Amino acid sequence: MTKTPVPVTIISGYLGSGKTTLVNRLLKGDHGKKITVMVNDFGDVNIDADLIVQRNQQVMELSNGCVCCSLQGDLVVQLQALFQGDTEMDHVLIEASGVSQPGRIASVFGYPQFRETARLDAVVTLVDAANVNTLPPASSGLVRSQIEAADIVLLTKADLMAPSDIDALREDWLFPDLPALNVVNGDIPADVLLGFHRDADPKSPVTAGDHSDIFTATSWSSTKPISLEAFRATMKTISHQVFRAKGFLNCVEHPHSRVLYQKVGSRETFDLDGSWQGVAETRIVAIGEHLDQNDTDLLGTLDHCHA
Ligand SMILES: Nc1nc2c(ncn2[C@@H]2O[C@H](COP(=O)(O)OP(=O)(O)OP(=O)(O)O)[C@@H](O)[C@H]2O)c(=O)[nH]1
Repeated sequence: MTKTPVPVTIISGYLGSGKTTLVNRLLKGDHGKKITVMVNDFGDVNIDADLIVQRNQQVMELSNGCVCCSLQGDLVVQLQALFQGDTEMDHVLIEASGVSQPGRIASVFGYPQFRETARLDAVVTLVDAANVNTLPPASSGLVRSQIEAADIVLLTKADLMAPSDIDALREDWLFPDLPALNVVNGDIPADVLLGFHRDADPKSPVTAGDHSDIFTATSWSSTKPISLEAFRATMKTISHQVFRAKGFLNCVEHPHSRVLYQKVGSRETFDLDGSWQGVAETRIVAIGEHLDQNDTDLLGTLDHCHA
C-alpha cells in the first residue's frame, strides 16, 4: 500500500528564540494530530530533548553538532528510518539548533529517497524580538539567512517589547511580503503552523560552511550538589562571553526539585521544574560566538560552585 508523503515543518530560529517553547505548546494542543519531533541541540548534552513534553509523540534526538552541516548525514539516516518504519504520524517537526541554516535542512527534502515519503510543509523561523537587535555581526548574518529561508516568521517575546519597537523591527528585518506574526510563549493555533503547504519550488540555495568556526558549545555536569548563589555569581562573571546557556541544576537550596536554568542574552530565569527522574545531576550547556581556546573551558569555573 502506498503511503501519502508525511508533511514536515522545520522550526528554526536563533539561540534562545523560543523554539522549544513553541514545540511544547504545539504538542500540548488538542489538535488530535500525531506528531513526531526531531530535536537538534548544538551542544554535546541535549537539554531540549528533556524539555519536550512527551505524551503520545515520538521524540528523536540529534546532539553535538548542527543538522544543517556536521549532522546532515545523520538527519537523512534518521528520517529514512523513520519514514520506512511503522510509526503512525500525521506530521513531523524538526526543531533545528539555534545556529542552523534552515535552507540547508529544507534542501534534504529534495533528495530522491524522500520523494514518496515526505513533503516539506513549511520553514518556520522564530525571531527573538527582545534580542535580535543586539547580536554581534556573524549572528545577525545567520538570523538574516534564517529569515530568508522562511515561509513564515514568528516574532517571539512580543510581550517584552513596546508595539512601536516591534513595528520598527518588522521594518528593519522582514520582507514586506513575508507572513509574520507576533507570538508570546509559543501561543499560536496549530492549524496556522501545521498545514502551511509551501509551494514546491525550493528557495535559493544557501552558502556552505560549518558553524564550528563561529559558535562553540561547552558543557559542564556534576552529581555533587551546587550552591545556587555561587552558580549565579559565577555565571555573571562569564555572561559577556555566553549568549545562550541552559540546563538543570541540582542545588542545595532546592533538594527535592531540579531547577531549570535558562539564559538568553542578558536575561536569566531559574524555575523549579519538578522532581528528578533518576540521578540528580547538574547539566549545563553554554554557547558563545568566537570563543577562543581558553574559553572552551569557561564552565570549568563552575567547579567552585559545589556546596
Ligand atoms: N518573555 C518571553 N519569554 C519567552 C518567550 N518564548 C520563549 N521564552 C523564554 O525564552 C527562553 C528560551 O526559550 P526556548 O524555547 O528554550 O528557546 P530555543 O529557541 O528552543 O532555545 P535553543 O534551542 O537553545 O536555541 C526560555 O526561558 C523561555 O521561557 C516569549 O514569547 N516571551
